[in-house]
Amino acid sequence: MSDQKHQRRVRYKGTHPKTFQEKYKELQPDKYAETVEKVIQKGGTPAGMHRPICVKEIMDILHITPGEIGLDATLGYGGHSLEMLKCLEHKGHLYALDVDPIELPRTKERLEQKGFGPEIFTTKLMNFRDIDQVVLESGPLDFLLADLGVSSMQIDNPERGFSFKMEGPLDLRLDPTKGISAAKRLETISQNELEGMFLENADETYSAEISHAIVRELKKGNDISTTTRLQEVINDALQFIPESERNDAVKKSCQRCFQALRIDVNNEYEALYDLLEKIPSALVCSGRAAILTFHSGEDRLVKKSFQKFYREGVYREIAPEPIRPSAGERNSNSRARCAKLRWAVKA
Ligand SMILES: C[S@@+](CC[C@H](N)C(=O)[O-])C[C@H]1O[C@@H](n2cnc3c(N)ncnc32)[C@H](O)[C@@H]1O
Repeated sequence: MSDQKHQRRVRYKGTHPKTFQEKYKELQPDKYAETVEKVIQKGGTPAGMHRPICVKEIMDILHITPGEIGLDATLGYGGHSLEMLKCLEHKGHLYALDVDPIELPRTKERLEQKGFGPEIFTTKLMNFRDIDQVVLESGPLDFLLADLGVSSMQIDNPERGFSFKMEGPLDLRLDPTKGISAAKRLETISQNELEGMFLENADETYSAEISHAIVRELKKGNDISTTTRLQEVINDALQFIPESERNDAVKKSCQRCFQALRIDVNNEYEALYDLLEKIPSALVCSGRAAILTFHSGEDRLVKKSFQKFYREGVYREIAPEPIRPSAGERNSNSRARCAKLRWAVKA
């Protein structure tokens, strides 16, 4: 008999990736194009990627011609930037902003490898509410896009804490080096204020029950510092819902409460308000702006601002109604389902 110990084979996880890190094929889109294509065909977004939404609609609105100067206020994975850069045909300049210090350098490098270096493309780690500072360098803009919210890379990375579906720290910051995490925010906020936050930022149906449950847990000395812990507390708070409806209700409440917290810790409404106020003076005459929103609170702000400046004669034309992604895009990309696109042209 051999004295060699029998070694159990390590289970191969590659074909059934379970965690973000294990999705190694999707994370290297250039090397594993076939895997990435399969995920897209099934209506998903490959890990580490973001599929740009309403690309054709946005390009039709922005109507970019070579030699123009423009701004992508929300670079993300760079899908929209790439299309804009193609329209410029290496003449003019595209500036792009993002507040995310983790993803921005990756996107910059990816676009540089595609042939868009500093002569045509400048990225800045900057909040779009400071667009006036960009214009000091770029000069007035011919076109501008803001594709609001979070990217798929941010949502899919459990360490960022954006999704209740994966265990991770309850952070939710677009820039984890600034401000306070969502977990810390929960520790500092009163029940009343939390209830208001859930209502105002996400129209949460059970804002009173959930905010009570969160504050009660914290007062008992039980921390709520991970995504799944917050999900548990929400689940416990909604035990009064009939069992047949509970799972669905908990999922929707989790989605809304995470959204509300994200908007809060990133001051998203304040940043959007500042951007909207500054767009008119950032554009040249006949300059075009397009804004893609993902929930009613954001869309309301954009609509009100565009209408106000239109009435004042600052904008020559604005979108009469929001544009929705085509049925085909909504079916093939679940993240496109609630998108609304509005545009304005400066007088
Ligand atoms: C929906 S993604 C953009 C996706 C991008 N259009 C693409 O094609 O990949 C939104 C991005 O905007 C960034 N962002 C959100 N709020 C911002 C702000 N106030 N200033 C700058 N960037 C912001 C997020 O970090 C995220 O990367």
